[in-house]
Amino acid sequence: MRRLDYEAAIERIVDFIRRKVREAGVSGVVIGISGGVDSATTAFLAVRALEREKVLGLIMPYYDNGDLEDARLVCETLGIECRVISIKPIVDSLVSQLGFEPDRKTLGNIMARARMILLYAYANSMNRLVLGTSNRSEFLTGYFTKWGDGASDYAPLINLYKTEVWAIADRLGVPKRIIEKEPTAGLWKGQTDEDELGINYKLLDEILWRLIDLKKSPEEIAKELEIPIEKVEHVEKLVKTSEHKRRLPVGPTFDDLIAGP
Ligand SMILES: Nc1ncnc2c1ncn2[C@@H]1O[C@H](COP(=O)(O)OP(=O)(O)OC[C@H]2O[C@@H]([n+]3cccc(C(=O)O)c3)[C@H](O)[C@@H]2O)[C@@H](O)[C@H]1O
Ligand SMILES: Nc1ncnc2c1ncn2[C@@H]1O[C@H](COP(=O)(O)OP(=O)(O)OP(=O)(O)O)[C@@H](O)[C@H]1O
Ligand SMILES: [Mg+2]
Repeated sequence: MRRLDYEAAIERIVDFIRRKVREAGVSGVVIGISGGVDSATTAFLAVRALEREKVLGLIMPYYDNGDLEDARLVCETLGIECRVISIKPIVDSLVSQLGFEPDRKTLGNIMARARMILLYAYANSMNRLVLGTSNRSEFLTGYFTKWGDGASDYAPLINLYKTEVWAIADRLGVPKRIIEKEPTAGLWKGQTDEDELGINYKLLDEILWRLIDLKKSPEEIAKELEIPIEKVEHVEKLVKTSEHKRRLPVGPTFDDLIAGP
């Protein structure tokens, strides 16, 4: 894996958050706190960059499980203000009006988008920015809900692979319990990132780094990592099919149809 200077990376992200808040002329940031490592790390970085009064955590459970406790632990460790808003009545009410029974992925995406609506309601009314929590592994594989958890004003971790987020979390003092938790989107019971992605993060990151950053061929990567080429092709497919999630919507252009003023 690439060798990153973690301390320097932390400083760069902290400077970035501080500068973006200053440039936007806002009074702080809002972050969705799930109890997972990505949102915890983002919150720890935000507190380093700003005064803790300028960081608001929104805990937005759908299910009643242990994640709520972990999310509270993040807020308490940092001493930031946290609000708990259940998205269950919001999501259930929305679903009751759909006119069909959504499958679990569709339902999960509704949850992610409901959280986005709440984060922006707070950002609007408090004159704050929404900090996203996406990392490079999720971003490149499209492992996020388009316009849901993928939507934010700035995403401090977007250029760090998941394995690098873990390393940084440890240096920042994120509670061990949260770092050691199995990554999950928490959209349905028993869901885990690695099951759904079909590969573990350590290998995924090794492949992505070679494929995207070093622009190596799948054959070269399979040989170097001593893995079946199908594994690399699987990752390559995830990247290709999610291209639409990494850009704003596009439409046809008309430059060649313009005869003159
Ligand atoms: N080629 C294309 N060009 C332009 N747009 C295209 C398209 N193909 C699909 N689309 C659009 O994209 C939609 C599908 O994208 P989307 O709605 O995002 O849905 P989708 O990618 O199917 O599902 C989201 C995935 O992200 C995972 N997730 C979600 C939230 C959080 C986390 C986490 O890590 O915490 C993970 C979730 O478990 C699931 O596997 C389609 O319904 C269509 O509207
Ligand atoms: N219950 C929740 N309350 C508030 N925000 C949430 C909740 N669930 C998800 N989110 C938001 O969606 C983001 C995406 O979830 P994701 O699972 O990728 O990150 P994570 O939970 O922080 O870390 P991990 O991937 O290790 O579980 C979270 O970081 C958080 O900002
Ligand atoms: Mg999670």
